[in-house]
Parts: sequence; C-alpha cells; structure tokens
Amino acid sequence: MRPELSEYTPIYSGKVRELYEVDEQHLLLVASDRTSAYDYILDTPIPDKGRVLTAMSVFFFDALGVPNHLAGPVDDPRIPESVLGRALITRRLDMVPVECVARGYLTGSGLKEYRANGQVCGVPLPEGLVDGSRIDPPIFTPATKAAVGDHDENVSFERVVEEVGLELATRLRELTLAVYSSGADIARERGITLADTKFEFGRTPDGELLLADEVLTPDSSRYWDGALYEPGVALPSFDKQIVRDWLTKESGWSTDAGTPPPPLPADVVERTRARYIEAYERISGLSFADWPGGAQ
Ligand SMILES: N#Cc1c(N)ncnc1-c1cnn(Cc2cccc(F)c2)c1
Repeated sequence: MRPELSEYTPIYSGKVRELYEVDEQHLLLVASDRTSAYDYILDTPIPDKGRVLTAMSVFFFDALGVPNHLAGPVDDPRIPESVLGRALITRRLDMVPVECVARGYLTGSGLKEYRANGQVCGVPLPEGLVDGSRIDPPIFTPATKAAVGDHDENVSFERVVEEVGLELATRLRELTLAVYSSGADIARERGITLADTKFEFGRTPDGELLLADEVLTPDSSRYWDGALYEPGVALPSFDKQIVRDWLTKESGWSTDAGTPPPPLPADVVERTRARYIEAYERISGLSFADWPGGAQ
C-alpha cells in the first residue's frame, strides 16, 4: 500500500515542480504537468509532461554514470500513487548555491551578454558570433539562484570561487562541462542538439558531491531539432515552440499585452505532449508507454 502525498511535508513549491520531505534523509521530487511560456505559468497543463521529464532524468542519471542523488527506482514503494511516474525519491543533500550552466551554443542570456561585452560570465568569446553560433569548446556560465519568479543572474567563475572556494568551484566547472558534453553526445547521435543546460549539485554529510535536481530535461535545457540547425537562425525550441507560436501568432495574445496568456487549444496541447514524448523516445531509445503511472 503506497502512502498518500498528504503524509509528506511540502518544503518547496516551484513553477512546475514540488519538493516534499519523506524522512530526515530523503526527499520526494515531484514534476507537475504545468508548463511555462514567456515567464508565465500557463493555465493549461500538458498531460504526461511531468512523467516524460522524470523519465528523461532517470534515463540520463543511468546513462551518464555520475554519482547522483537518486535513492530509489521510479516505482519505489514510498512514492504515492497520485504522482507515480512523475516523482523520485532522492537523498537529502546540502545544495550548492550555484546554478551550474554549460553552453555549447550561443543564445538567450548568453547571447545578450556577448552582444554587450564580447564575453559570457567573464569568458571572452571570438568576435562575429551570432544567435545559435557553436561555442567550441563549451563554456561554464554559472548563475546565482534567483527567488521564485526572478531570473537567475549570470556570474563569473571568480564569483563562484568567492561563494564556495576554489576547489569546489573548479570541481563544479569540470563536472558541469563533462556531463553536458556526455549528454550532448547522446542527443546528437539521435539528431537532437543540446544547446545548453543547467545542473544543480549537492553534498552528502560526508562531503561527497552528487548531481542533483533534474538532469538534461527540456525544462532545464535548450533542445533543438538537429536537422534544422544553422547558425544565425533563431532556433525553435524542440518542445516549447508549438506553444510559443500559437500564443504569439494565432491566439491574439502578445508578450507585451501585460495579461496572462489564454488557455491552450486541445490540438496545441496534444502536439506539445507528442513533442515531449518524441524527445524522450528518440534520446532514450525507449518507449514511453512502458513508463509507470499511465492514465489513472
Ligand atoms: N534535487 C534536490 C535536492 C536534494 N537532493 N536535497 C536537498 N535539496 C534539494 C533541492 C532543493 N531545491 N531544489 C530545487 C527543486 C527541485 C525539485 C522540485 C522543487 F520544487 C525544487 C532541490
């Protein structure tokens, strides 16, 4: 008999995820079907999004072989039925207060910084780069964790050293770049470009550094269709572009409307759900139909 979610103490609620205390040493990390666009949480959920992103994290935790915070399988008996397939039991860690971002392509906030001063997080880049340019080798572009609703602030490696010390900062950079490259190689072999990603790390009581949070999901990363890639062309997000295009080109809403986006039509929801499942099945080579927690 599985416990009810109400038996666990909620300790954090994010835009699209929640964190619960299971016991002194363990947490329950829950991914919802909520999605965001243009910094709004949309009213319309994407069915199975939480399960697909959980499946992607588990695939990469297994594939990457990096010590991580998982403390049980996706069907662990401590996971309530109501969140089965979109929740994971993790070890409770002392989280490192740094968003560890790796970029293999220039876009988003990195592009904005580059255009202003030719560098990203203090890392100088060659002249003449444009939106979507390859950054080779990939760079470590850390950020400080923002309060809920705010954007993270890109910071330099030196600022991370001030925050956590040289040894840990160096280790975070090494691990972030190594894990990004491994993930990017896996995705590239399946025709998908992993442009950038954000990792979080935490430490065990005896000081071991573990990969935590979600890993290499479309919510923590930018995924592009490898077949469409060309530098200088604004690259559509593999998973979010359907929603973005409907909102800005068909719904009558605009990003400067100052009002929340309207509800999504059923076909936009279904096509977006299908894109998440396509990304998972192409990258993992597994069938999402085999993932626990189907329609209840
Ligand atoms: N992962 C992890 C983790 C851990 N293993 N130990 C201690 N704390 C965290 C932790 C704290 N904040 N977050 C972000 C986060 C993730 C998921 C859902 C949310 F609501 C919020 C993660």
